[in-house]
This record gives sequence, structure tokens and C-alpha cells, in this order.
Amino acid sequence: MIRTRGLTKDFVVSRTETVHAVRGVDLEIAPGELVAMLGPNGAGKSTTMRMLTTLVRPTAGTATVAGADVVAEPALVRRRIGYVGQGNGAGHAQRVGDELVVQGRVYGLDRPAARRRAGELLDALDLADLARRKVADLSGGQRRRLDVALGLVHAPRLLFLDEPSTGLDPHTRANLWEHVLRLRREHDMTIVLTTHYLDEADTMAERVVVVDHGRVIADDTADGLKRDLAGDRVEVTAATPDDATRLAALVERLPGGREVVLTGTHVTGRVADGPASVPVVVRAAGDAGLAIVAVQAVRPTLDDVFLALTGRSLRDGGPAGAAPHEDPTQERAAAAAGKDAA
Ligand SMILES: Nc1ncnc2c1ncn2[C@@H]1O[C@H](COP(=O)(O)OP(=O)(O)OP(=O)(O)O)[C@@H](O)[C@H]1O
Repeated sequence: MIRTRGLTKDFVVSRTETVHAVRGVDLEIAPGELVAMLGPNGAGKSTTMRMLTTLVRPTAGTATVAGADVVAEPALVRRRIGYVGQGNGAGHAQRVGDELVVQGRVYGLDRPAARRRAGELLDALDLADLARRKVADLSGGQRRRLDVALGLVHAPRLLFLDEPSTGLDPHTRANLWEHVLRLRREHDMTIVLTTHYLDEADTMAERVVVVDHGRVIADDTADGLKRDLAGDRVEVTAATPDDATRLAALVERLPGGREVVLTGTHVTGRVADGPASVPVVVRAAGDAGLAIVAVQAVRPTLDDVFLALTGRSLRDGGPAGAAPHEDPTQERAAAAAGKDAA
């Protein structure tokens, strides 16, 4: 459904500054997949999506989307895909139902067909009671559902969602996802989304593409990423520091035991299988006469994966996961050349 080779975007911001937003991305997405692109602010997720949706022309590389080339056949790509961008697409003064009919007309449906399609989408996204409301009067979650409906007017088989749930409360996010996932099941859609929400990528997506500084740095199922790049841990709290020292040695001897850290009465270490390690630790501690206050298995999160890959946390620097580090994609080119790059 999507195939990119060396997809690249440089933004020439000024004579002295070029932003290397996307650097040689190779992606292969099969029909029916639900793929999340995850990464910190400025990683290049939106730019990649905007190239795939023909909104931004690549500087280099190729991309075939829904069977058409994004540079040579942009109109064909647009007809075959749905795109829900970060901003709200709907006109604020319009009524919800009219907005959907107009969108259907834009995609070439005649008026009765556009009305019929608008009715279907209003039902599918739970907007039927709001059809006569002005777009400006909708809540954030209702507005986002309308955005998704607008992206689906022409029944695309491939849907792009750029941060579909940013700014929505957890209940509204869950509701939006319920609708999107049902539509996906019913229409066998391929979905590519970008998100800042680690839990969303973890639970919704079947595949997670981790992007950082314009490059794909990992691409697997969430479970695969966690297993290969982060791994389970076991955490044990002992009654005394002496017992903790001996427990640390015990954790080290567990299958896959490594990276054991002892802090006072607290021991944590990487193990092959966290849950399976818990009864083993309890039994071995009992046999050795060591007192345990608490023991638990800790499964890794996608943030642990990102940390293992980059040494940085996606959670740093605010709710959107912005890392407050310097952005090395913003490279200052030498001013000497005195002319804009191509
Ligand atoms: N039109 C543009 N002109 C110049 N620089 C741009 C433009 N669009 C994006 N950039 C820069 O390209 C880099 C990648 O931006 P992009 O929006 O793709 O990141 P992102 O991963 O989607 O971030 P976010 O999660 O914040 O949306 C950033 O450094 C950004 O400032």
C-alpha cells in the first residue's frame, strides 16, 4: 500500500539554514496494516506524512502510495487516500451536515450521493444529532470526529491521521478510537497515524515506526520493540540493606539477569521474563532466609524502548513528549556559498 525509498525532505529556511526534516526513509506498509509513527517533536513524522499525502514535495527519494507515485501522479494519490491533518479541516460557520455534503461534492459525488454518504458518516461517527450544529459550536472530540468523517467521504482504502487525538481527554480519545477502529474493521482500511501518545501507539497500532531526527530508528510490533530493545525488569525491596545485597546477587543469577542496580534496600535488574521471575525470587529468598518487603515484575513501555535507542525519554520536556534538547536537524550550512540550496 505504501513503499518509500530514500524519502528525504530538506527545508531551505534561509541562505544559511537548511532543516533536514526527513533523511532517507524506507518504508513498506502492506494493505490492512495499522501503523503508528512515533517520535518526539520535530522528528519528521508530519513531514513524512505530508510527503505521502502529496502536500509536500520530496527533495529526494521515491514514494508509491495506493499504487500511485506521489510526485508523478499526485491527483491519483489524493483520490485514493483520506487525510486528517492536525488542524481542523471544517469551516467554522458551516453546519456539520452541509460540510460533509460539500466535501462529497468536492470529491465528485452528485448531490443525492453526497447527501447519502454524509448521512452514513454522520451515523458511523455518532454525529447524526449534531448535523444541524455549526462546526464552531462542536466540542474538541466532536470536531475531531467530524475531521475523520471528512477524511472518509470518498471511502478511501488508506487513511492518514496526523495526531488524531492530541488535546482530547482520555475518554474522548477512547471514543474516537472506537469509531476509527470499527470503520477500519468494516471497510478493511489501512491506517497510518502519527502520535505523541505512547499508550496509544502501544495499544492501537499493530506496528510502531519510531522516528527520530528524520530517520526511522526502529520498526516492529510494540511487543517486538519492547522485547528486543528494552526487556523485562524485576524490582525487589528487601527488609535490610544486607538482604538487598544478597538479593541483588540472586537477581543476577536469574535467566537473562543483568544490569542489576542496588540502591539501599531496593534492587532492580533486567531479566528474560519478569512475571516468571517473581515466584523464583520469592522461593529462592525464602530458602536463603532473606526477608522480602515487595517484589514485582516491570514490563517495559515504548518510552523505555526510545530511551534504549536514543538515551532520551519521549516524556521529557512536556506533555507532548518534546525533548528539550538541541535539534540537530537544524544544521546551519556555511554561509560562504551565498546561494540557496536546491
Ligand atoms: N515548512 C517548513 N519549513 C521549515 N521547516 C519545517 C517546515 N515544516 C517542518 N519543518 C521542520 O522540520 C522538522 C520536522 O518537522 P515535523 O513537523 O515533520 O516533525 P514532527 O515529528 O511531525 O513533529 P511534531 O510531533 O511536533 O508534529 C522540524 O525541525 C520542523 O521545524
